[in-house]
Amino acid sequence: MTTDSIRRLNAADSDFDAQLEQLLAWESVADTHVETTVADILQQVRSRGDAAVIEYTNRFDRRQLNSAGEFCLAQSALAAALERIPSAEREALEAAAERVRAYHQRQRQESWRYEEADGTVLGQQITPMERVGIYVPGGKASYPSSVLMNAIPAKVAGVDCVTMVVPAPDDQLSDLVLAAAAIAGVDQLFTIGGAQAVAALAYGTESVPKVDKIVGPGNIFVAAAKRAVFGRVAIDMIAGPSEILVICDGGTDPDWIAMDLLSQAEHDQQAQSILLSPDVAFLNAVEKSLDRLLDELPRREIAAQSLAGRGALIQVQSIEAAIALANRIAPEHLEVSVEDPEQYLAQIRHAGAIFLGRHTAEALGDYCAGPNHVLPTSGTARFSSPLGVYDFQKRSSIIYCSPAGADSLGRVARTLARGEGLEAHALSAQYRVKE
Ligand SMILES: NC(=O)c1ccc[n+]([C@@H]2O[C@H](COP(=O)([O-])OP(=O)(O)OC[C@H]3O[C@@H](n4cnc5c(N)ncnc54)[C@H](O)[C@@H]3O)[C@@H](O)[C@H]2O)c1
Ligand SMILES: N[C@H](CO)Cc1c[nH]c[nH+]1
Ligand SMILES: [Zn+2]
Repeated sequence: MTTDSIRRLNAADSDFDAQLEQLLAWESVADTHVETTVADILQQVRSRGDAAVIEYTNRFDRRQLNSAGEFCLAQSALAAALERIPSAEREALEAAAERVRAYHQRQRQESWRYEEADGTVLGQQITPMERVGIYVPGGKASYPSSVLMNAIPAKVAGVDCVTMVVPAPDDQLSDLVLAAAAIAGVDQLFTIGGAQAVAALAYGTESVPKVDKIVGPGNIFVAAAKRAVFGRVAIDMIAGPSEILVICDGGTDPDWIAMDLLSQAEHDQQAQSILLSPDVAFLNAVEKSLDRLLDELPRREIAAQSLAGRGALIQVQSIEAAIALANRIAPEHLEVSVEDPEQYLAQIRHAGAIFLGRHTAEALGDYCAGPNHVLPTSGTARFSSPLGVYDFQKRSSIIYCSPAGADSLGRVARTLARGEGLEAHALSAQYRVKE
């Protein structure tokens, strides 16, 4: 990579809005080729079940499966992987799991009710979902951390059965992924991925039970499949490629910021890394650091393509202007690497996760700080939130009318029902009124 391969922009330029629009565009799930491929896969799995899952898995993940039994893993395989991994890795997974669990336990919503003077009781009952499918990506990299981030909130919510799918390209599946599944308490694990795995979870097959909700990140085929099955099952969100937006006042080590940008760039060619700073000398220094540090990375080709295609170093007037721009972009991850970051927190409206201070590397949140790393991307942080326990809990309204309560409510209801021309409603209410 060379110094001119990351875009340099200035927010004061007259054509900045057009440049920004171009920067934020990406090959989305609405791509027609992806949509038709996925529609075909969904239809085949729906009608032919396991046979179609096997066919697509062999084709896309380069496997030689002959029967569904070969993609169903026994619990003993998870436990064995947990025993096999080095103790340092087991301890790290357990430490991360503990922190993720502790954070998510605070998100549990409780049922509530209140009683009125006439004895009428109103409330909301919280119940966990029964069956949830978690998608753990595995095409270009392996993500034990995503196992924890998806499965632990489901378990904290009290989901009865957590079914995990993860692709095993070329028959390879990391022991860490299996060990993480054991630690998180995954109930069933199938080594399948892509749209065929989403279809299996949504429709059910001979081997894969149908679930109520599918959560978890994945590539465009996974995202398009989730979007297509939404309605038949619930989904968490349509997550796109990973993103980071850093705001820096110029006072942080440029190598730290460069590596924070690279940390998301190494996920995917389509990942997005953006730096906003009012300090031009600092932007220059980060550009130099990027060049030098990139060469140290095993995944430098992916990171270089991501930075060249979707990265940007943007000069802004001030930190306040940077925050206004960040709110327009609504990034998945926002790092506020400035002096006294707390003072800006109230101005931040749209970001999946906000990392405050020079020491708070986004990578710490990816693994073990505690909050979830499954976050809204591509501007959807304007209207959606991190994956959490609330994604696995449902609410039912509770209504109990005492005789006195039914009498007073019945008078209101019969009048409104007659206004709507619904006489059966009016009479149903009327029968409870003591005239
Ligand atoms: N937001 C998060 O929390 C988070 C966490 C980890 C990873 N990610 C993102 O998830 C994504 C993971 O993508 P990935 O590709 O590594 O793994 P993946 O598991 O999402 O996709 C792999 C699957 O894609 C399917 N596929 C590949 N090429 C295909 C084709 N031509 N036609 C049909 N299907 C095809 C295959 O079935 C394969 O099993 C990356 O963008 C990464 O940045 C996000
Ligand atoms: N940054 C990713 C979410 O965008 C999560 C992750 C997993 N492993 C490393 N990073
Ligand atoms: Zn990451």
